[in-house]
Amino acid sequence: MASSARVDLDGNPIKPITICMIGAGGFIGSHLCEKLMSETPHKVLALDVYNDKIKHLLEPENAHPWSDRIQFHRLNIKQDSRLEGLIKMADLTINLAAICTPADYNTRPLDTIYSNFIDALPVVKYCSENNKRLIHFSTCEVYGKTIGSYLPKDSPLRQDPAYYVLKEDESPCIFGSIEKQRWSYACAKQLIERLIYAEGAENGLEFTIVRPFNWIGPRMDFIPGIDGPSEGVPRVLACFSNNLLRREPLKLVDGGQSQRTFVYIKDAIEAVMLMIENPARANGHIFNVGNPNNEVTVRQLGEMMTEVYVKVSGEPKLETPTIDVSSQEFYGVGYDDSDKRIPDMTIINKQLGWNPKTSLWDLLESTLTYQHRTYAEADCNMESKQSSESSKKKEGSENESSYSVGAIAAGAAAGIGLLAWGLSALVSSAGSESERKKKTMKAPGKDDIIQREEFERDPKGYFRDLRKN
Ligand SMILES: NC(=O)c1ccc[n+]([C@@H]2O[C@H](COP(=O)([O-])OP(=O)(O)OC[C@H]3O[C@@H](n4cnc5c(N)ncnc54)[C@H](O)[C@@H]3O)[C@@H](O)[C@H]2O)c1
Ligand SMILES: O=c1ccn([C@@H]2O[C@H](COP(=O)(O)OP(=O)(O)O[C@H]3OC[C@](O)(CO)[C@H]3O)[C@@H](O)[C@H]2O)c(=O)[nH]1
Repeated sequence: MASSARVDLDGNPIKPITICMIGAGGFIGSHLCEKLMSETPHKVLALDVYNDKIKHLLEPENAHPWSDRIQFHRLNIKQDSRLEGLIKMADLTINLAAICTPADYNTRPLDTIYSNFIDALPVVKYCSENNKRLIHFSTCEVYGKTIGSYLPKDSPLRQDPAYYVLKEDESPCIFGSIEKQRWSYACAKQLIERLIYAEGAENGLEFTIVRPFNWIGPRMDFIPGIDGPSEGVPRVLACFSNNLLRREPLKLVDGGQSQRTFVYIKDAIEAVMLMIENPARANGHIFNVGNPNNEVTVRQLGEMMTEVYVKVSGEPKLETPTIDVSSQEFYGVGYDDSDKRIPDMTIINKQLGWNPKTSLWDLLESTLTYQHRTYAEADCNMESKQSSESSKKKEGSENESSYSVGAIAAGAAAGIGLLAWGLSALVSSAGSESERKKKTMKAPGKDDIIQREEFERDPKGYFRDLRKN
């Protein structure tokens, strides 16, 4: 639905542009591509190592009206001479490429630092040298821990927002010691932010830096053993979804006391669209993008996801819905955590007039409906167990329509994933309690160990290569 009458926030007509999107095949990239294709006339050069999550936008047999506006280039920005040419062909580059799952920060710190700093260097350089605008994805993790977390536990100052609200132009970046390798990611992101800022100051690079605060929604990460490696540890939304789908207790790391604010991916994508289409208001700025009204402890998140999942799946709650695990046991040595993340919204409000809309309950309902349908269906595909009753229930869901195309693609991928991994661990919504109990993970065999070694060399790549074959 590309309209020629579209105007920016200042009432000027928006000219169609070409965007070089690096990391377009990931969670945020897939939603951004979807939005750009369905609602704007812009062109996208989509760069990634993988394209599973945007396949539904690329397949010519779907004869989309946007087929000539999106082009996928399979490349690794670490080593590809095509990168500069593609940046030159575009008006704007958006860099999303990164290793950004906390389980990797302390276990693969070198890959994490290279991915988030070294690999981003040529992107910044080519944009600067060719006078191309850059929107770079950083993270809320650059703030690290709050000042308040260093106060005595009973200090009344801990309740004062000045000690915990995170402001782009004022808050310090507070990381743990070097042996707490968790901070390898935040530190690399901070340094690339400083480099981009300096390119702006010294060489006139037109840039915008985005600091996402826990954006969540459909297609985030993977379900271990289904469309990702069994030993992989995704971000919390996918970890808890996995537990719910398997009818296992949710694991609360160090008691689930850390606090997060979660924003719905669709709300957050609106903010990115405003940045893309209002360069005069976005250039030179760093933007927090989050929802300060959706704050919960991780324990509360787990409890809410459990309630929502009961509603969307029709399955009863477990007797023991959560269990506590230590961070050392869950993530290994060197893990540390951000205590609390509330974004200050002054700058994004003033520059772009953006506000998040969706409540945590609503976004979880829509996301878990997607997870349940996508992955329960994957299980049914393999075991041919889908009951007509559960099909009817799925067809009736209002939330599904907006994700129908992506869900079908993801569902198919999940089905292939199940076959590839030889696991039947997921609980079908159609299965009886006794059937559920039978469907447990098999113990790792020789093949699993070889798979694990390959996975450890390149966790995301391993599974996805397997799917390609
Ligand atoms: N999702 C969030 O809430 C969140 C929060 C903070 C920061 N971020 C940042 O936003 C960006 C996107 O995050 P996401 O959640 O979509 O992650 P994601 O892992 O789903 O997407 C990243 C994509 O980049 C690709 N990629 C990685 N290295 C590459 C390389 N060398 N060459 C080509 N492609 C490569 C991956 O294949 C993947 O598809 C990241 O920079 C991340 O640090 C996201
Ligand atoms: O099974 C689990 C998994 C995680 N936790 C705890 O949940 C908190 C949030 O974890 P997660 O979503 O994995 O990641 P973070 O919020 O810590 O970090 C991300 O924030 C932004 C980004 O930059 C990119 O998305 C990334 O670094 C945390 O406290 C875990 O310990 C759990 O209890 N159980």
